Amino acid sequence: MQTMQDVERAREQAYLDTLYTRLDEVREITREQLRGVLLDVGTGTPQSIVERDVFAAAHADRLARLDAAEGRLCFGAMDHDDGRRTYIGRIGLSDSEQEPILVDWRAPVATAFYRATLADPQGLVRRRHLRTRGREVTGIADDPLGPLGAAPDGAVAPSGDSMLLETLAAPRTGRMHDIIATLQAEQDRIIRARANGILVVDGGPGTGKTAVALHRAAYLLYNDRARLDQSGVLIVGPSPVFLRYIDQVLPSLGETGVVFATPGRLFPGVDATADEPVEVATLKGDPRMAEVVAGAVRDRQRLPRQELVINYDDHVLRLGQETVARARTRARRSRRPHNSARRVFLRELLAELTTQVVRQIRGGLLDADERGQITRDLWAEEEIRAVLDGLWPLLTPQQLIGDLFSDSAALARAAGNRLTPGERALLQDLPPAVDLARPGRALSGADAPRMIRSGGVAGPRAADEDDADDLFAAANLLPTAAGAGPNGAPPDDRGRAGDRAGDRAGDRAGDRAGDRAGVDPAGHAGRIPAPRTGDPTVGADLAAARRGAGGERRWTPADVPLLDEAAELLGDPEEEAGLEAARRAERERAEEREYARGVVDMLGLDGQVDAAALADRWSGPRVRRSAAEHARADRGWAFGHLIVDEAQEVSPMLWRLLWRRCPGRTATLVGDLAQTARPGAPTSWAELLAPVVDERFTVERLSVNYRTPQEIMDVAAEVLRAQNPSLTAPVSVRAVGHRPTAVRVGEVAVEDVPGLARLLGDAPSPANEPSASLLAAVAHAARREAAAADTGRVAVIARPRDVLVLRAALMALLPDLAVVPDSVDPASAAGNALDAPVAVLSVAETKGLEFDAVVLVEPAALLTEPTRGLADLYVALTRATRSLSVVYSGELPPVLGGLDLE
Ligand SMILES: Nc1ncnc2c1ncn2[C@@H]1O[C@H](COP(=O)(O)OP(=O)(O)OP(=O)(O)O)[C@@H](O)[C@H]1O
Repeated sequence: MQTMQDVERAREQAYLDTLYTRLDEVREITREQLRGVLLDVGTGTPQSIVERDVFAAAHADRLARLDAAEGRLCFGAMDHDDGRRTYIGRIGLSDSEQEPILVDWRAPVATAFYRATLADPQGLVRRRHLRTRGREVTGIADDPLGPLGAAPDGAVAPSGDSMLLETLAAPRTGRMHDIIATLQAEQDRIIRARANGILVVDGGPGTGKTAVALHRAAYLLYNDRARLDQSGVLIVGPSPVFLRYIDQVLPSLGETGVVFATPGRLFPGVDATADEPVEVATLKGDPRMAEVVAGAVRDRQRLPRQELVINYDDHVLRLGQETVARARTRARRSRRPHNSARRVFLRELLAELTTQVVRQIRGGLLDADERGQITRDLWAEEEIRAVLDGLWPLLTPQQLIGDLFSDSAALARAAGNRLTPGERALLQDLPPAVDLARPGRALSGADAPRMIRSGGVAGPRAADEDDADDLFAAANLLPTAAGAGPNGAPPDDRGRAGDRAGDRAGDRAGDRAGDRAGVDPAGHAGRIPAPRTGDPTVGADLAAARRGAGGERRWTPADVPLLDEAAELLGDPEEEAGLEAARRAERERAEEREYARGVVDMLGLDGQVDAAALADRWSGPRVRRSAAEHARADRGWAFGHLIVDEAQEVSPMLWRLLWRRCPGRTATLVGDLAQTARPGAPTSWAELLAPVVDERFTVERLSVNYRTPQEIMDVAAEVLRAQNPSLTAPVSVRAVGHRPTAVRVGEVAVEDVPGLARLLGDAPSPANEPSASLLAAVAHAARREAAAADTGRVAVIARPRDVLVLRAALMALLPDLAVVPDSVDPASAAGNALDAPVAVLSVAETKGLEFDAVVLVEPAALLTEPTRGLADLYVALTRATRSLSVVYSGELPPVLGGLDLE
C-alpha cells in the first residue's frame, strides 16, 4: 500500500525531474552560446575582440556554476502560509517563462528556510528537507512550523533534525563537504552577517566554525560579486593538510575566486616549511620584532667614523662622516623605503665626489655635460660603487633577515635594548662571539657587493643601472643638489629636531659598526679594503642547520611576517628597477581597463565579468589570469575580504602582515582560544586583536558541537576545566551510545600483532623511541578502529617525536590501511593523511581536521611537551566523530580519570 511518504516522494521526484531538465536545458543553451562566441571570428577590431571575450568569460563562468550544481541541486522547500511553495537549492533557476523555480540558498528569501522555528515561523507553515542521491529523491523530512504544516493524515514524518543527525553520523571521507542543506540558524546568522568590519566567530571544537567561514566566503562572493571577483578573498588556514581538507567546499558551491594560503606561504616566492622550537617561533611573532627589523634596516645605512679616502685616477677624494651623514639624513627624510631612498643617498654622495674631482681639475669650471660625464665615470668605478653600496646597500628582505640572524653583532645593533641577550641568542644562527671577534671585518664594503652577486642577481643589478640613470640626470643639478655650504648644513636639514635626535640615537650602534667599514684595523683613515665576501667557514656547520642542501636559508613560518615587514621597509629592489616601466605599463593598463569597463557596461554584464581580468586578456598574452592568480603572486595585492581559520594561533607579527594583505580590514576570523598551542597565549579576543585593530570587531559565538559525541566531550570537558575552570565546552548535538576507552600498554603482546616481532628484530628499541609493547598496543587499536570505521578515517595522534617511528611501523604492519598510494616515505606521509584509512599525525597536524575514530597515544607525553599540554590534549580528544581509544603506559593522567579501562 502506498504511504503518504511515498506519495510525497513521488511528487518531489516529479519536481526534481523538472529542475534537472531545466538545468540540462540551461547548460546546453550556455554551452551553445559559449561555442558560438568562441567560433565567431568577428571583425577583428579591438572592440569586437573585447566583446567576444566578455561573452566568453560570462558563459564559461556560468557553465562552471551550473556544472557544480549537478550534485544535490535541490535540497529543501518552504511552504508559506499563503499556500506558495519555494524550493531551495545550490543555485537559482528560472523556467523558460523566466518564472523562478529554484532559489539560491544565499538569496534573501532563503533565510527563512534556515531560521524559521515554531516560535518564530517567519511566514512558513512547513520546512521540508529532501534527501537525494544523484537525481533521485531518497527521503523527505519535514519540520511543521504551524498547524497547516502537519502531515494531512497525522502521520509523523522524520524531522529535519534527523537529516542533520544522519549527516553527522556518516563515515568521514577525508574531505569537508558543504553543509547548505542542514545549516543551523546560529550558523546562518553569522554567514549572512554584514561584511564591513571584523567579525570574530568563536566556538569550541566541532561547532562548525570552519564550515561557517567557508560558507560565508561563498555568501559574500554571491552577494558582492562585482567587488570580490576583482579583489578576491584570502583564506588562511593552519597547515597544507588542513587546506586540502577544506579545498572542495567552495568549488562545490560554484565559487573559485578565493586564494588559500598557510602562514608559511604568505610571502610570494617563499615556501616556509622549516621547523623551529616553539619559543623561537613565539619570539619571532612578538610585536617588538617590528622594531628590530626596522633597526636592522637602519643599521644598513651606515656612517664611517673616520674620513674615507679614495684614490680615483690622479685624484684623492674624501668622504667625511658629516658629508655621509648629510646624505643619509636627506635619504631618510625622503620617507621612501630603503631601496628607493638609496637613490637620494647615492645622488648626494656622487654629487659631492664630482665636485671634488671638478675642483681638482686644473683650469676650473666645467659645463653641466662634462660634470655629468665625471659622475658617470665615478659610478662606473667598481671601488667607488663598493664603498657606496657598503654605506647604503641595495637589499632584499631575504638578505636583510638572513644577515640579521647569522650575524650576532648585527642582531645586537638592530635590537638595541628591545631584546634581552637570551632572546637574541634564541634568534641567531651563530654563536655570539664569532663576528665580534674578527677585527676589521669589512661590514660595508664586503657585504654589499656580496649581496649584489648573490641571489636575485637580475633585480638588484638592474636596479643599480637604473640608479645610474638617475644619477646622470642629477649630475646636471649638481651645484644645487649638493647644496652643502661650508658649514655642512644642507638646506632641508633644518627643522624636525626630534627626528634628528631620533636618527642619531638609533644610529649610534650601527655607526660604530660602520666605523669598521672601510677603515683598516689599524684605525687610521686609509685605503678602502678591496671588496671581499666574509669568511665562509666561520660557523658554517651551525649555519648549515638553518640552510638546505643548496646553501639556501630554510625559512620557517614565523620568518614570513619578518620578511614581509622587511619588504615593507626596504621596498622591492626589482620593483624599484622596473618602476618606471611598471608605471608606464600601469597607465596603459588603466586605459585598457577603462575601455573594457565601458564595453562591460554597454553589454549590461556588470557584476558578471571582471573588467580588469578582461583587459588583461585583451592586452597581454591571451591567457586568462583570474584575480586569485594575480593575488597569489603579488605581495601588494589588496584582498577584498580576509578569512583566518585557527585565528587564535596568529601572532602579532602575522596580524601585521595579514592586515597589509587586506587594508580594508573586512575580515572573518574564526577560532577557539582554548585550543591555542602558543605559550603565554592571550585569553581574550580583545587581547589578541587589540594591538592591531583596537576595539573595532564583533564577536559571535557558536555553542553546539556537531562533531564530537557527548561521551567523548564529557572527557574533553574535564581537560578544558583543568586548563581553566571558567571555560565551558560546547554541548554535543548527539551521543553514540559507547564511552571512550583506555588500554594499557602491555596488555597486547608483541606476538599478538602479526609481523611486529619480525619488524623489530632482536635489537632492543632505543630508549627515546616507542617501545615494542607500545607499538603493539597502537597497531592493535588502530586495526580495531579501522575495522569499525568501515570506509571512514582513523587518526593515530602522538607527540611529534614519536610520529615518524609510529608511522613507519604502521605502514609496515597495516599496509592495506596505513599506506597511501604514492607515499612510502613516512616523513612525507602527513600530506597524504587525508587519503589513508589510518594516518599517524601530531596534534598540530590534526588541527581543524576530524576522523571517525582517534587512537590517542601516551597522553601523559603530550602534557610534558613544551607547548600548552592541556590545550593540545583537548584538541586531540575532540577530533573524533564516533570513537576514541587511548593507549598509555604507566598511569593515565588524572585529568583522564573518566575513561573506561579495557
Ligand atoms: N549545520 C551543519 N550541518 C551538517 N554538518 C555540520 C553542521 N555544522 C557543522 N557540521 C559538521 O561538523 C563538523 C565540525 O565542523 P568544523 O570543522 O567547521 O568545526 P570547527 O568549529 O571548525 O572545529 P575545530 O575548532 O575543532 O576545528 C564538520 O564535519 C562539519 O561539516
